[in-house]
Amino acid sequence: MLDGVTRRYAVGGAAALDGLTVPVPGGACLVLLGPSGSGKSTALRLVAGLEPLDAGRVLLDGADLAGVPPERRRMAMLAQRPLLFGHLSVLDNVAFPHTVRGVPRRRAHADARARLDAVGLPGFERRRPGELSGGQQQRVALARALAAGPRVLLLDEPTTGLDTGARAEVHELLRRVRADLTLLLVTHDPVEAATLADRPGDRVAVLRDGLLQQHAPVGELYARPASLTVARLLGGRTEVPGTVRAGRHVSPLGALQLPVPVPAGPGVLVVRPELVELVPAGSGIAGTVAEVRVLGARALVTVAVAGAGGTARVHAEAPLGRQPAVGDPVGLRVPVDVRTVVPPSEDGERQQLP
Ligand SMILES: Nc1ncnc2c1ncn2[C@@H]1O[C@H](COP(=O)(O)OP(=O)(O)OP(=O)(O)O)[C@@H](O)[C@H]1O
Repeated sequence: MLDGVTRRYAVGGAAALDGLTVPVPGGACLVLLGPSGSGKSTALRLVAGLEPLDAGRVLLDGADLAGVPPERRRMAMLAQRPLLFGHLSVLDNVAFPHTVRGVPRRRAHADARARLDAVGLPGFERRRPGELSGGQQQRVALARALAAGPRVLLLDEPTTGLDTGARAEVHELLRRVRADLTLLLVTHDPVEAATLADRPGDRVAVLRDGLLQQHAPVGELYARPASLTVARLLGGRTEVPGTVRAGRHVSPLGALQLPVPVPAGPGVLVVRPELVELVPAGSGIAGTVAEVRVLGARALVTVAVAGAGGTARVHAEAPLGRQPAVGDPVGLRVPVDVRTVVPPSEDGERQQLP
C-alpha cells in the first residue's frame, strides 16, 4: 500500500511524486503507467527503500516500512538493463543472493540451476553474461531476482530495449513465474500493462506530473479514460470537442446520446478506433475518408465528418485489404456504450461517472 507517498527533489520545487495513495493487494499486480518524468521510477525507488520519502508511508501487509533497509524489505528489482556481474558465470550470478547470505555453495548452485531451468535457460550455467542475448540476460536477471525469495517483485521497464520476440518471452515468463508474488510494474507501454495486469485484482495507476490521474483495471482505462491524458496514453486518437446538453454530446458528429449521465457543458468525446464501425455510405454518420495508414494487419482509417459547427476527424480500424480508399464516402457507427466524454482540459476533473 502506498499512502500519501511524496518526494520532492528540490527544496520548494514541484514534487516528483505528490501524495500518491494506491492499494497494492498481496499477490496482485499494480502497474504505474505514465509518460517520461511522471514519477514512476521515483515511486519504485521509494517503495524499494532506495530513497527517503518526504511524506507518506509505504506499507507491506499493514506494516510501515519506514526505517527498514532495502535488503530487508523482501523485494527484488528487475531493472531495464539486467545489471549482471560480467566477471561471474551465469550460475554464480543467479546464486548471488544465496552467496551473500552465506548459503553453502552446493545448495546455492542447486537452487540457481533450478531457477535457470524455470526461466528456460538450462545449459547456460557456465557462460558469462556477455555471451548471451539481451533477452537471455534479462531472463538470468529474473532468475537472480527470484532466487532472493522476494514477496514483491519490482519491475522497472523490464522489456525496454528488447526486440518483439524477446519482449514476448519475458512477458510470458513473468506471467508464468508470477504465482502469488506481488508485482509492481513501471512502464510507459499500455500493451505491457495490459499483458501483465490481467488478473481480476490487478490495477493500473496512471501518473502525470507526479499526480495520480486514474486507478482502475486496464480494461476500464481503455473503455472509460478519465481525462485526455489517460486517453492519449492508452493510444486513443479520436477527440471531438463539443458540448454536453441533456445527456447528449453535441458536435459536428450530431447530438449523440451518452450511456451515462455527464454534467452539461464543454466536453471532448473520445472513442477508441477499434470500436468505431465503418459501414457503407448511406447509413450511420456520413463522412469521407481523409487518410489511410497501414499498421501491420490493420489499417487505421481517418474519416472527416462535416457537420454543424465544423469538421470532426474520427479514426476507425479495418482489416488490411478491406480498408476503403482516401476520398471514399463512408458511414460511421459509434455504439452508444463506447462514447466517453472527458473534460476539455488535460487537467480537468473527470466528468464521466463510473
Ligand atoms: N535524483 C533526482 N534528482 C532530481 N530530480 C529527479 C531525480 N530523479 C528524478 N527526478 C525528477 O523527478 C521527476 C520524475 O522522475 P522519474 O524518473 O520518477 O519519472 P519517470 O516517470 O520514471 O520517467 P522515465 O519514464 O523517463 O524514467 C522528473 O521531473 C525528474 O527530472
